[in-house]
Amino acid sequence: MIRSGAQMARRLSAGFLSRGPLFSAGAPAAGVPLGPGTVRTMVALPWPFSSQPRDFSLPNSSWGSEMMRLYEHYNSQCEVVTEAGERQRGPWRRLPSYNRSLKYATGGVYLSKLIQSKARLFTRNIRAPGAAFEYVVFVNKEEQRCVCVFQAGHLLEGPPGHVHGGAIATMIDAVTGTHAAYLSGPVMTANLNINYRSPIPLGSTVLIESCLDKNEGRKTFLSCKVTSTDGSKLHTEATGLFLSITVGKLLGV
Ligand SMILES: CCCCCCCCCC(=O)SCCNC(=O)CCNC(=O)[C@H](O)C(C)(C)COP(=O)(O)OP(=O)(O)OC[C@H]1O[C@@H](n2cnc3c(N)ncnc32)[C@H](O)[C@@H]1OP(=O)(O)O
Repeated sequence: MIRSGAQMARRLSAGFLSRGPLFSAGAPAAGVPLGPGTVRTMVALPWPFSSQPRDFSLPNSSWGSEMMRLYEHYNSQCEVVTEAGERQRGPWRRLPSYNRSLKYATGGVYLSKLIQSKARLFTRNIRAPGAAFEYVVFVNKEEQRCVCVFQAGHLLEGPPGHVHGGAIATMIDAVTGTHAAYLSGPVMTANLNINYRSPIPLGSTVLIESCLDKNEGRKTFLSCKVTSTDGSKLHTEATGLFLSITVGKLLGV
């Protein structure tokens, strides 16, 4: 059995750094090595009791035509077919998205003893499709760039008919935070600086792009733009500073 929070923190940290469990589109790990030669199964319970996380980054019936078009555009570049007919990984990668990332990162009933069992990722906690944050994030490792296709639902209203500034900030934090974690492992937002340039119509689909500006020791600096899908209108621009942390700090161990 897992004996201490520190042990769990080390495992989580390894998961982050390998970018396996958090960012893998495959099934969550079924076993966690506990020491030489021992593996304890954490989620390999017999059906129907096994936990099947829902990947919120996959299309659902609420996605409009523009959301679908852009999803297909980037998703089609996640895999390319060579002249010889072989399938190869393309320049983009879709990041799966769960409402309890840490739980699914280790597949753990054990982790829920350390983290509140009712906790849910803020942007994924409204289950009604299309009501709030519908989004999918793609990363381009070579270009150190990240793109999010975001459809803003009716529960995100701020000014009448338009998206709330806090919801926009939330999405900027989520996208740049995900990008920083992809590049640098476990991080926390230290600073976000946001300029709102033009309002985003409620229900519309926009692009959120995050680019790496620089890495300096524990600091990852990113910049971010929210634009209309054809790029002609700038809605929001931001910069973010993310600091690498140890997972032990998050868990207080
Ligand atoms: C897979 C799912 C992905 C979901 C993505 C969601 C992403 C969401 C991310 C978040 O929302 S995180 C939640 C919001 N952030 C916080 O609550 C963070 C609160 N602040 C802290 O916990 C600490 O201040 C922090 C970890 C950010 C830094 O504390 P540390 O003790 O690790 O660092 P320290 O204060 O020693 O500073 C280290 C360096 O960073 C600099 N620094 C720290 N905070 C800064 C700041 N705010 N602005 C500029 N520089 C800053 C600091 O000056 C120093 O520079 P030097 O090394 O050059 O001297």
